Amino acid sequence: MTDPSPVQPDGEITLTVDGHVAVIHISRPNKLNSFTIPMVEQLESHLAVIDDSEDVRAVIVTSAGDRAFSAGADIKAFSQLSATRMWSTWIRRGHALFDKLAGLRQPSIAAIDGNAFGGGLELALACDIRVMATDAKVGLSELGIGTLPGWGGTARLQKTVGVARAKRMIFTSLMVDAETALNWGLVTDLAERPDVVAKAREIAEQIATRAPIALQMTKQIIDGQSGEGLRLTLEALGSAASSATDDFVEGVTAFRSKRPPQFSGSFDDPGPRDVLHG
Ligand SMILES: CCCCCCCCCCCCC/C=C/C(=O)SCCNC(=O)CCNC(=O)[C@H](O)C(C)(C)COP(=O)(O)OP(=O)(O)OC[C@H]1O[C@@H](n2cnc3c(N)ncnc32)[C@H](O)[C@@H]1OP(=O)(O)O
Repeated sequence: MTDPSPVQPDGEITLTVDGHVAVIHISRPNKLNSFTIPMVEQLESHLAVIDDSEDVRAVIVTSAGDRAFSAGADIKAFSQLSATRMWSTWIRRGHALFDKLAGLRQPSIAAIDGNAFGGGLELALACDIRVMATDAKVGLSELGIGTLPGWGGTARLQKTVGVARAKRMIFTSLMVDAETALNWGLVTDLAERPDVVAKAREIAEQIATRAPIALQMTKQIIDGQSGEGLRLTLEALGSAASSATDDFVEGVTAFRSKRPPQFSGSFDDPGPRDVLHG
């Protein structure tokens, strides 16, 4: 957790880029970092900036305060809307927003440095990798208030932990602790709460040393369907082999020179190259 900036009543989501790592910071700590529409709008614009960036190679999502990563959508806000307004402003928009996060070229890491409820866990599920505080709990609590995980979390949870565990969590609004989350594959890493962001940063920096184009292709393949994954793999290998990206040349050259590679992320299409003897 980082110290919260002066509290904005409608909350605030900021974006900072440090080298190849972008950090999205959610701050509405007095309301457990629950999402308002202005925060949704800010996140939409931040994701557009990240998607356009050739410098950003990894994204961290973290939060302010010390009580929760996020308590999800602002219940008081959306419950005052008509059903149609609720659909357009909250469900459809929030779903598209988290699809955008999940679909970023660059891998994302959720630094779950507090409890995550409902849309808060859906946000973390839209990230590729999740680091969780050892004393936190997470759950999709929406059915407990008469709605449903409407921001993509229903499908993502099932893909992540399997059908039976997803049903157990969603149908009973089960909040799982860190050990269970790790055992179920909901998160990949645990850390003491003060160290969660540092752990996420460590992973982000490792990702940032990879060849960006190869990495982005790999992310697309993993996120595709199995058959689609195979097609994408062959396509990616084909394009990498026939017109080796500068990074592929650099990767092989660095290996042969016994030095760390310096990947540029550029895609130069010079036609076939003899990367092994050149
Ligand atoms: C099938 C048809 C459906 C139709 C309806 C469609 C609805 C459209 C939905 C659109 C979005 C869909 C996807 C996302 C959904 C969600 O995220 S729903 C919300 C899920 N979140 C929760 O269920 C958590 C709610 N909060 C709590 O249960 C408790 O606050 C807590 C987390 C257990 C903490 O309790 P406690 O320690 O006692 O602290 P509190 O006093 O309760 O909270 C401190 C202050 O924070 C405010 N707050 C907490 N959570 C929220 C929230 N989600 N929204 C708004 N405000 C929240 C809380 O009110 C306190 O504020 P003050 O009273 O002003 O101090």
